[in-house]
Amino acid sequence: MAKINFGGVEESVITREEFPLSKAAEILKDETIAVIGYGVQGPGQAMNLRDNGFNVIVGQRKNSKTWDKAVADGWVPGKTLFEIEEACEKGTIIQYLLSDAGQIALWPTVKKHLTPGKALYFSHGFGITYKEKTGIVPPADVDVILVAPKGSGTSLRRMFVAGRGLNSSYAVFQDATGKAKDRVIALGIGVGSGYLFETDFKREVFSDLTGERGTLMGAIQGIFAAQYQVLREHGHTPSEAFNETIEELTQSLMPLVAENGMDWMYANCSTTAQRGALDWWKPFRDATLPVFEKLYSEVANGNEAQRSIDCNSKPDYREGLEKELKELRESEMWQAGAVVRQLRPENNK
Ligand SMILES: NC(=O)c1ccc[n+]([C@@H]2O[C@H](COP(=O)([O-])OP(=O)(O)OC[C@H]3O[C@@H](n4cnc5c(N)ncnc54)[C@H](O)[C@@H]3O)[C@@H](O)[C@H]2O)c1
Ligand SMILES: CC(C)(O)[C@@H](O)C(=O)O
Ligand SMILES: [Mg+2]
Ligand SMILES: [Mg+2]
Repeated sequence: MAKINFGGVEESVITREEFPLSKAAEILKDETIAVIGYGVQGPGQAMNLRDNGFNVIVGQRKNSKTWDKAVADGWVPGKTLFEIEEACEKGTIIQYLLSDAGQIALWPTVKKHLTPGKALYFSHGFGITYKEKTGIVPPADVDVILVAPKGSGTSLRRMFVAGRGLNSSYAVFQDATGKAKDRVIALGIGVGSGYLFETDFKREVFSDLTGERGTLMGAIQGIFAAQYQVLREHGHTPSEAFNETIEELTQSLMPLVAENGMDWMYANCSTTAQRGALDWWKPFRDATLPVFEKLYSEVANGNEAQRSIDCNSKPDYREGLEKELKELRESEMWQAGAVVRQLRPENNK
């Protein structure tokens, strides 16, 4: 395990150099990895494991769109694709990749097949950390482990195919066999992680829920909407407002941040822009800090988990989500965005 200094704090990290795929293959050579659920993470992790040469099967509800998607992705009914219960029975490692609410509903089925020595794998600390709400309490004689890719399952797959790797965190909650750590790291490498950093189930779920509600998804849409509104109210056109709020960020500036950090992106803008950005980032930080504090406390006290369970356990939760996504899609800002995307020369041949 490499010790790496992150801005003055030393952390343990597993790299592909010290833990190559051949080592992962040796550790998992006698295992059957059952990936349960074929939504977003399921396909990414299952296909990466398969392409890396592991023995993988998929468990998914028959007569569902995602069953058909699994077939289209090359999983063969009766050979590598099964009903959820049958896959749980066959798997020695059960990768529990149903939605977090779906995991509650299917828990009695999965638990039945957690015989001694098996491993139960999550990609989120949710089910275990909020066990009073989820009822997910694994038997003592199985390993309970986590690999949480830090990004969408879609990116996990795309980056793997492109020869890159998304970073993941990993954790061991319960080591019943003495092999849990080897198993979890081997699986983390197997699903295509670029490198793995250590966490525990609680820290994973608290940081993940905060991140996706905050800068990764919730806060960013909020700040986009606020700036777009101000520009529009002051007479700017939709194309100008969209370009100045989002298109320039995703197409020009964020790739520079990803490549070499914020100061480097700033350094590649005008001194006028640098002066303004250096003056204004602190007021934005100060304005949003109380919202982030409130968000973290709602995550830590379990309210966010409860809300997610309540909403996503409804039989018509998909329809409700689709309605809210449609509202976003049909807002003037994102309608302008659709037109701007079409005008990118690469989309407009
Ligand atoms: N989406 C991501 O990219 C991502 C990233 C990191 C971690 N995670 C975690 O990975 C896990 C899986 O997330 P996801 O986004 O891939 O899930 P998802 O919402 O796409 O759902 C996965 C599957 O669960 C099935 N499902 C839902 N409820 C069910 C029920 N009651 N019975 C049977 N099947 C049911 C769906 O049909 C789908 O095939 C979660 O713990 C999530 O927090 C997801
Ligand atoms: C992709 C994310 C946002 O990182 C993940 O946490 C999720 O829940 O989908
Ligand atoms: Mg998440
Ligand atoms: Mg996440």
